[in-house]
Amino acid sequence: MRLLKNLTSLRQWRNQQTHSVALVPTMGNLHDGHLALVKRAQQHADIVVVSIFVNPMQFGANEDLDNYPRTLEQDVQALESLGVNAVFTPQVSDVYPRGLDVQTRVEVPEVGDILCGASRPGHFVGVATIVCKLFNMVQPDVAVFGEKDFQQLQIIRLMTLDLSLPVTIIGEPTKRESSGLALSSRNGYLSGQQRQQATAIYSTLQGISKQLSEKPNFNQTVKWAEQQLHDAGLVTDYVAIRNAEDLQPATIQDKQWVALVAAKLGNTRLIDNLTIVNNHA
Ligand SMILES: Nc1ncnc2c1ncn2[C@@H]1O[C@H](COP(=O)(O)OP(=O)(O)OP(=O)(O)O)[C@@H](O)[C@H]1O
Ligand SMILES: CC(C)(CO)[C@@H](O)C(=O)[O-]
Ligand code: BAL
Repeated sequence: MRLLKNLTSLRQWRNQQTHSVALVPTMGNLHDGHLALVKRAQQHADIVVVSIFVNPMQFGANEDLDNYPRTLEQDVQALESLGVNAVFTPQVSDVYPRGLDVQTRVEVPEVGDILCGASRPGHFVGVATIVCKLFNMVQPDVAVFGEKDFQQLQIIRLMTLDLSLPVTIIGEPTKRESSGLALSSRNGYLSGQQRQQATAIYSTLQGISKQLSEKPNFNQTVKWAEQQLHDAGLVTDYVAIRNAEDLQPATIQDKQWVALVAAKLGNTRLIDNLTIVNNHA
């Protein structure tokens, strides 16, 4: 496995590749969710590159950029044993040579401004910009992202379409603990008790799915879900039921809905979602 620590070495390596290339962008601290993305990438291309970069542009001023878990040595070992071909670990100065303030930005309007985009202003501009740059740096044929970050995946699909980027985007289903809790690097911030409380997120999503398949009343179900999360000791950022295709408010005509939750336990903000087929349409 090649360790590519800067853009120059990445470009040299990339120029030598003659087979299809898949990219799995990550911020490191890898868990089985990330490894599932790698395995999916291996099914779609001959060569797999994983990028590990904690992107300062997508963190708000009061967020966890400094504390974000960095476990490069273990990450590299895990990727090596999966047979990954290359790991790209650029420095901030390599990615943003002119500094963040004057960096050219990529913005996906509307879908980038709602839900997590409303709670984390500027977040999706940071995500779209770094993903666009990673595509230009790595020049992959295919890139794999997790459905756990459902809104992020939609935004990346739209950016790729709008900018005519020659990359096929693949979404991988969310990997969960046996408790239902979605795997996330930020779960490492949770105490034992908080980890138990956090299981309310998935059980609430399942409850939403059950209610909607019986009798779709979006407002009533959202209120019920907010109460469930509150009772478990979580502070809800949002609970939303949306059209799974465009993330607009759900209607009874939609083919598929997605229920999305963002909630805090102490300082830790967790997100999760569940898609629900509309059996009433
Ligand atoms: N449980 C999961 N199942 C499938 N994919 C996942 C899971 N968690 C993260 N991913 C995907 O892995 C990629 C890299 O995500 P990232 O490195 O931010 O990990 P994370 O665990 O989501 O961390 P965070 O705590 O920042 O949310 C993204 O495409 C993300 O959607
Ligand atoms: C896609 C990504 C690697 C861009 O920094 C990040 O947002 C993430 O880890 O989901
Ligand atoms: N997985 C999403 C990256 C972030 O929260 O910044």
